[in-house]
Amino acid sequence: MDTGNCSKRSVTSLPPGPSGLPVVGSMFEYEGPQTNLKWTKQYGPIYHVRMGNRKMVYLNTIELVEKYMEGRNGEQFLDRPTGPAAFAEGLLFGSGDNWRNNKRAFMKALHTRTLLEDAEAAVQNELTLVLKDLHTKAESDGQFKIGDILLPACANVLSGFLLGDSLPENSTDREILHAVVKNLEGVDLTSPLVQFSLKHPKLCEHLKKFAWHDFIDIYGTSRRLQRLIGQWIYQIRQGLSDVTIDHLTQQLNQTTALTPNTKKAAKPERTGERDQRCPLVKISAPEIDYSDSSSIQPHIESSAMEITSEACASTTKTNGNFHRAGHILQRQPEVEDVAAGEHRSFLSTPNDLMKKFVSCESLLPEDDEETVEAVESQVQFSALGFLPQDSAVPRVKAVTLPVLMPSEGSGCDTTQTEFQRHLGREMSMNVNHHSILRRILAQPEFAEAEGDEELLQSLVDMFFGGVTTVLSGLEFVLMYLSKYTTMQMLAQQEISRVLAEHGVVKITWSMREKMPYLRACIVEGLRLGSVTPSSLPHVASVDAEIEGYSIPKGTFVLASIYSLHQDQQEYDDPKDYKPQRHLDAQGTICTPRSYRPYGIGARQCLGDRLAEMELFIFIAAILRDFDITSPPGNASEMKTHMRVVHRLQNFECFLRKRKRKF
Ligand code: HEM
Repeated sequence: MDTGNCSKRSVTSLPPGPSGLPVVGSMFEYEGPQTNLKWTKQYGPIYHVRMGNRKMVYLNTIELVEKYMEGRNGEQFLDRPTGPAAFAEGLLFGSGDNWRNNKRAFMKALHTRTLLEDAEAAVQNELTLVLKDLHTKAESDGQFKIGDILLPACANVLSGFLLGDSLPENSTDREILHAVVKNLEGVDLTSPLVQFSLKHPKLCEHLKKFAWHDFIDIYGTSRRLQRLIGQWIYQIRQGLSDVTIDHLTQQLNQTTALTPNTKKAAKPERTGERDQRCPLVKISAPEIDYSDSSSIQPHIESSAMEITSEACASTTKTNGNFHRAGHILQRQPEVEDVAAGEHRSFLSTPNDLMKKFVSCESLLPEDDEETVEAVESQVQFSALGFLPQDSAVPRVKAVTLPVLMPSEGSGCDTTQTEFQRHLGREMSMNVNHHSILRRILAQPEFAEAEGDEELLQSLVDMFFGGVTTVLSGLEFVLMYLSKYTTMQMLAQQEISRVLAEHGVVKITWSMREKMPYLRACIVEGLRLGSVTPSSLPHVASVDAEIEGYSIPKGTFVLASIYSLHQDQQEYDDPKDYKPQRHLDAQGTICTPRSYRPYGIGARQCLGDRLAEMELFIFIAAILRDFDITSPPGNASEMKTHMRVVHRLQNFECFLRKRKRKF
């Protein structure tokens, strides 16, 4: 390995590098990731820079990075400096045992069979809203900043992923979260003034009066996020004690004898007479295998169709009202728009069906109280059978449960077990029983309230690390595709072909293997964009040595991801956008070992899989629905800046609705 002029020497001083100015060092010389390339040319693949009083050593080849930041050598460089506005060590900026405990607990919580499903549910939920907004923008025919729509969506995906369900639209929690990420987006961590304000928060409190508030809001942002997450934790901990799975099972066994028109009844009488139950329950198919989603699917579809007419026929009093409600349900735009084959994808999970009901509710005529009341009582009735009356769970969420509930006398003894096996997760998800956050809370590291500071900081870190990164990745990929329209067209053709093969319109994570070209476009966008141009700082926890240079304890050691991604030995014309370079002769995706957007070794990104899924599903769905263009100019002329992450400075685009050819 050629590591420049520095190998095989006796341990000497720090590696060479720019000498910088007194006090500030090279702070004002750094102009973004291309400065790393400039310094590499000048000083070799290992160089040393002083930023203020911090000594930073950059490793600029994959060989050096693998040798010193992974495996045994890497253990000397696992610590981090104190984080900006941190109130505990947490995940991003934790060191030593605290970080180890936090990371182990989070990894265990994320190591679940349903991780991908949970993540996908969160992404798909947000995608629906994103597309709605983008369609509106496309109709207005103007140029707009797509990041304004994608930023809150990225935050919502993360909250949905943690909570097991989206924060309701227009809810206060959602508003707070959006305000927090908007603030975060504006923070410029590279600014010396921000660095100063982080070091001297009290002093800056006074300087605030002189319009310094922009620089120091990161503390307030962090505190607001902390409070919001603290509430979620509180709610879940409360819920754990009074809503247990056993309790739900009991409720399941004692179904109520209410008629759909019993909304005003204070407490349901439990008679165990299943025949009198809500007609929705009767829509059943005991023969179906609940563990096999493909056999459930047609059942869900037919249930969805029958559901309203069955419900309508239930009582004479409310017959007309339900009938009208049924029409409204069936007239939902999604259902009407799609052809028969595509319908399947729309209702592919019980969760989809649930959403259908939720959106049905929002379509109910506000001025027709009787209809609204009839539908609500139906929905409420369905919920009452399964959830404790005082449950904080919104009633509409339980509405899917009866739909798949086999009826009495079906001859299927295992019905209930099967029901729970398949829908247990769905049901649990609604009360957050299996949400990732609930799993995190169940880890012994966080079981006691004393662990709450580390827990809270780690959760705050997920948002600090997992929102603007994904947003920036999305923007880079969309920017390149808007400039290279032939590549955009190739990706769109691939998407159309795969959807046509599946006979569906919905993009799912399971389709990724069949869309290697699109994935190559994403990989190439992340390579060139280098959202995090260097790893976060790894700190030497002992006096160490790298290729003959001494690295005193406390020195920051960073992998220059940007340099790895621009390595001329790995990539010909490294500055060019060439997705095909990541495809082998068989057209399969293959990335070189220097492709490391998510960092290195034990400190590697915790959210890489969620990020990959978000990028794939969001971009595929956007390209499915729209042609995207941006104002004239080369991709290389697009201005970027370093804030919390490396980001396009002002990416605006036009969308034109595509005609579906599948
Ligand atoms: C395109 C999107 C993303 C990119 C490019 C990215 C990149 C990175 C990088 C380079 C690191 C530092 C690795 C190192 O120091 O060696 C990191 C750490 C981290 N990321 Fe991400 N990330 C992304 C998305 C996410 C998401 C979605 C989450 C949350 C779900 C997340 C959570 C974290 C956390 C908690 C750490 C700290 C890990 C540790 O220090 O042990 N990231 N990420």
